[in-house]
Amino acid sequence: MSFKVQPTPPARPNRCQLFGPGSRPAIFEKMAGSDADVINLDLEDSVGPDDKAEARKNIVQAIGDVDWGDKHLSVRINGLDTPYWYRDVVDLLENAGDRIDQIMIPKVGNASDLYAVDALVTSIEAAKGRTKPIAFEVIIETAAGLAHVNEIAAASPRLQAMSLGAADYAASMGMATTGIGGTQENYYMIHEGQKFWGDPWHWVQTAIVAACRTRGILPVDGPFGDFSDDDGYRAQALRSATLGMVGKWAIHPKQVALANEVFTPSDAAVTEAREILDAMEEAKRTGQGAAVYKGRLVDLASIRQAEVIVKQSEMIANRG
Ligand SMILES: CC(C)(COP(=O)(O)OP(=O)(O)OC[C@H]1O[C@@H](n2cnc3c(N)ncnc32)[C@H](O)[C@@H]1OP(=O)(O)O)[C@@H](O)C(=O)NCCC(=O)NCCSC(=O)C[C@H](O)C(=O)O
Ligand SMILES: [Mg+2]
Repeated sequence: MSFKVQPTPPARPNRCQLFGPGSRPAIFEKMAGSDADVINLDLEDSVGPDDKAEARKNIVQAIGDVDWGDKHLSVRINGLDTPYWYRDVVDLLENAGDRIDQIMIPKVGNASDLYAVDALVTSIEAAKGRTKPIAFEVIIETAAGLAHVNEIAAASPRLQAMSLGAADYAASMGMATTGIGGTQENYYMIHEGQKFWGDPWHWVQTAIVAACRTRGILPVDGPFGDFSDDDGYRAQALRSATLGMVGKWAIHPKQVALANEVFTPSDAAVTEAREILDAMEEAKRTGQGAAVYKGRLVDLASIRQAEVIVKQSEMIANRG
């Protein structure tokens, strides 16, 4: 226990982040019309080297031209190990209108990476008189990112969200897989001749959640590559939600509804949470610190658990 109160993350829904390549402007309106809470226009890995300049122009134009409604509008820049990232930031912040909310920084390896981008962003904001501060989201997707996840979470007051990038993470860790998230066929144990699959993403996800919760940042699960596998996506998202993540990426529009379904507390869950709060209210009235709800113990910690669900559902409802 610490005497420091755990900070609350930004009060905005982040159930689904829909990605689309900056080199494919024909889908921007469709992204804007989707049910995703966050839009990630991409300048990084879904855009080939020869298309980077054109993709920047497309995105700058679309930030002003497209009606993004109340979506959190984010642009993923290129990694700091490339010759592209500074130009991404400069072109975006010198030329795009105020509608842009966030820059997503991939392959972050330590706190200095954020310091570098923060310095550039701060300088351009001042030079151009931009009054709306740009938020950051980072992707933990390298061995260094995992090793330094806590210092990264503390590195910039701009940081609002942190995602797991399962594909680059697997590559950086030398994992023997080409799958992007989900069950890994060879990650199993055998008991009495039967296979039991483990979850190779569990450790890094838990590290991300802990770093984020300590600093008041939104922890988000990244891509699930096989967009023909709805059950696989749902299973991965349910595990992420159970661990404390607030949302997941969609790399195809059909994944948006799946993410929203999993990361929106169900009516049954909200009803149960409210009943637990009522049971504890009653317990307090009679001087008890604990109560029995449907045959199980509930206590002061149960209040905090139930409040997570009720607050999440109220925040989503208030968004309209
Ligand atoms: C994956 C795709 C290339 C598929 O595109 P497409 O072949 O056009 O799919 P469909 O024909 O099934 O499309 C059906 C309709 O939906 C529209 N569409 C397609 N994609 C999108 C989208 N992203 N947003 C909105 N609408 C979309 C099509 O135009 C069709 O519309 P209509 O004709 O009117 O019916 C494509 O989905 C795509 O490019 N996805 C995003 C890829 C991406 O951004 N990848 C980067 C993120 S993942 C990553 O980087 C890894 C991570 O960093 C890590 O390390 O883990
Ligand atoms: Mg990646």
